[in-house]
Amino acid sequence: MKQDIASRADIEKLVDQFYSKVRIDGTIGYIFTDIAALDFARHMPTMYKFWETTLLGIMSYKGNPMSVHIQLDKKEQLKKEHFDRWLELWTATVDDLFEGPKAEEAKTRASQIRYLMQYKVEQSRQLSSP
Ligand code: HEM
Repeated sequence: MKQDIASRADIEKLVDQFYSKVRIDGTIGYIFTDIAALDFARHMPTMYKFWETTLLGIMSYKGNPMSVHIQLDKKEQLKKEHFDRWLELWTATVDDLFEGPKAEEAKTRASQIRYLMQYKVEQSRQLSSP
């Protein structure tokens, strides 16, 4: 029986496993490793905080993911296929590790944020095009 997401340790496990897939992924990996050239040691704590804030209500994340991805889109256009793949990897990772109401919430929240993000990115692209 799988357990539900209940602690910071669970969040770290989830995010670590998700990123181990993302980094080597054929569709989106290069955006993290080459375009953003992320220092993962610095990025991971931000992601732990984001998900602990979103799922566990521990308000440790302070940031604006929408503006971060709007900026990223200016370096490399974020397409529907990128968002699809991101969500596919997230959903698969959640299902691999956890089961329960919080696990369901992790998937639905990600999907909601994804659509909002895609909308904001596209809107900003249109507004800034000549
Ligand atoms: C096309 C799909 C996506 C790609 C390629 C992508 C890529 C990235 C990259 C490269 C960064 C680091 C930016 C930087 O610090 O320079 C980042 C940050 C982040 N991403 Fe995404 N992302 C995607 C979708 C999502 C979605 C759907 C969510 C949420 C459900 C999300 C949540 C975050 C958060 C919270 C950060 C940290 C923002 C901050 O620094 O405060 N991303 N993403």
